[in-house]
Amino acid sequence: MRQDFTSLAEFIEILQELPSPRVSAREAAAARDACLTKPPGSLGRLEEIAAWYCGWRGHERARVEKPQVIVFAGNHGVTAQGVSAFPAEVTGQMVANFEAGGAAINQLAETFGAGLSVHALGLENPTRDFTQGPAMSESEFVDALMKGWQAVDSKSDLLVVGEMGIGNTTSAAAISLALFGGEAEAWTGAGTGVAGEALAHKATVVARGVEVNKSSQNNGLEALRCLGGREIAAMAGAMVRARTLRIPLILDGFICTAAAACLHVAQPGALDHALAGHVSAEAAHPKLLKILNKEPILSLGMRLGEGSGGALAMAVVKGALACHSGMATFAEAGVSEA
Ligand SMILES: Cc1cc2ncn([C@H]3O[C@H](COP(=O)(O)O)[C@@H](O)[C@H]3O)c2cc1C
Ligand SMILES: O=C(O)c1cccnc1
Repeated sequence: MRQDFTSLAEFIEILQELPSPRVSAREAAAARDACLTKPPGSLGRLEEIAAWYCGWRGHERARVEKPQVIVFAGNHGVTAQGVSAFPAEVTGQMVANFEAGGAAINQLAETFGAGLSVHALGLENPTRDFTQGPAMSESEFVDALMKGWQAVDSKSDLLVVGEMGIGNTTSAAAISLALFGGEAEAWTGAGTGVAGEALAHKATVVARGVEVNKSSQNNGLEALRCLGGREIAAMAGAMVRARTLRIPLILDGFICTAAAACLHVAQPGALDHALAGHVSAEAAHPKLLKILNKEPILSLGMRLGEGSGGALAMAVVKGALACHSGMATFAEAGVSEA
């Protein structure tokens, strides 16, 4: 299996050779669960999450000890079309806020003991407005994938990738339309708070982007290149790197899931190492999760991004593994079985 890539062709090769979980570790974890001091099934989905995690880590009694959150930021040429409630300079301003520790994701990463790194990807050089042509050239696209790939700490044992990029719910909607069809309106949501006529206009921009970039239709990596942004491509690069390292991944909201959807279309099963952290309030997120066959862990009406919903779900996964690996068995505790 390749451990690095320098071209799109090599990235595709990696996608075609993704590792699988260790079935023996997953089965041993399920067998251990059956001996723990609780009524069978009483930890609900935590039991399933623990066995899944143990399978990916290759250890029947794994724990989450070094979670990582990575936030990627990028600017979008499509903001020229007036698709966000906020101006494009907010992307860079929020990067400064992340660096100063003042954003929501700073608080959540700290609360749940995750390392946080922030990668601003050429903010002074926005992607091309995708209603005029592809957002990125192939070399820009490969560069962004690589930035994501390189940002993953090989020593981490749980990953959340998040994003900051004014205009990126328009990108995520266009990617979804290109990959899964239907009406642009059904994939287009409020983002930072677009409503009424502005929302209808946003949907026409989404439709035009897909019309102009015909090669993106039903093509995961072309959709990511033509309609994505640097931060969306970097999230995808990080997701694939995590898979090659057998690091379980938690998806965040609509934009993060759109990045995942590109990989899913490019290589079915590419997201087997991922759980959906939450379902966001962005209108089309539930539909995208259904297509990926991912049941969200949390549903809190959040619509922030930054990896925030994923970071909250980290606490659930950590809790699942703390119970699984820390609990006594009936025999150890001298508790009578049913
Ligand atoms: C202050 C602020 C902080 C944010 N943190 C995440 N987003 C979120 O909103 C943006 C997407 O929405 P749209 O497509 O409508 O521009 C992304 O940057 C996303 O991460 C933010 C947005 C704002 C304004
Ligand atoms: O679903 C998300 O992550 C989201 C929704 C709106 C704005 N930013 C992010």
